[in-house]
Amino acid sequence: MKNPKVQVDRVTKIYTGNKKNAQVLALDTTNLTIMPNEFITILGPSGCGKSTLLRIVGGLEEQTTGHVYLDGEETFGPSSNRGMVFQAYSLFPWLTVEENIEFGLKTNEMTAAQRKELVHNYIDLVQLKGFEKHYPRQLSGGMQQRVAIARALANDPEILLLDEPFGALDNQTRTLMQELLLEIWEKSNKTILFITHDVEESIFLANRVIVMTSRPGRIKADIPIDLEHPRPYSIKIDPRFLAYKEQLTELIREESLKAMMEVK
Ligand SMILES: Nc1ncnc2c1ncn2[C@@H]1O[C@H](COP(=O)(O)OP(=O)(O)OP(=O)(O)O)[C@@H](O)[C@H]1O
Repeated sequence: MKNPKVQVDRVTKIYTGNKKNAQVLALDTTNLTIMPNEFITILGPSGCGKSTLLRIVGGLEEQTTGHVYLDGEETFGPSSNRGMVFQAYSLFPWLTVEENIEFGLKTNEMTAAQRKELVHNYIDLVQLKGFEKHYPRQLSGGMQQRVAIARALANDPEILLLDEPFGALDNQTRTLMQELLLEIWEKSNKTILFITHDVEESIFLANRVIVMTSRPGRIKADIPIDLEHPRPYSIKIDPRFLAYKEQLTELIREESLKAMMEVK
């Protein structure tokens, strides 16, 4: 039996607002165990605390109570063993594609030649050969996110944390990016935690979909996705895929309705 890669243990988060005594319970008691090489997607309505949970696992946000363990060790703050990719393109605009990917490697004990080889392997992996010397402004949104994924992977993190990384892309590009990420995961066997509010995306990518309740976020359902790999895009019309879609759409609809009633 393998040991968990990540354990989220009774984590809660309360934000303190600007107004005196204003507090927001963003995340209610949450437990989550992620095994090595899992691809987990977190699905939930807007504002349910998905990003909060991911940022706590990434060490960018401090939980109010509870603990996060990586390979059995409690984590405090960010570190290169957790790679992150966000929805907003977060590349350094003054660096080229290869410089962006190389950036985090500078402190590693590697020769310049080893760094160059590594960077070029990741450029190949995300299919950006020929764009090494381009600056972010010369790239489409999808290409920029591929650089961000390569940059996160180049540090060889223990877990890759992605916060709606394809949310700003058009549908066609988004579909292609999903296929590319799945292909990378199938090859690299990384552990991935991926946030989305798109039901189809959550099923296509995951081996487990975690559904969150509307605020305060809690885990409402944990659904294993029993679909084979390699997983072709045509699986999206497979009856088994459609059955998952129906089940998850229903679960998420209940939560979105609750969230809407609360806003009224
Ligand atoms: N820094 C903060 N200060 C105060 N409240 C916050 C802060 N960050 C988030 N919140 C609140 O906590 C709740 C959860 O936010 P979070 O961004 O985690 O949700 P989400 O599920 O990722 O939403 P979305 O899908 O819209 O990005 C929201 O009500 C949000 O307004």
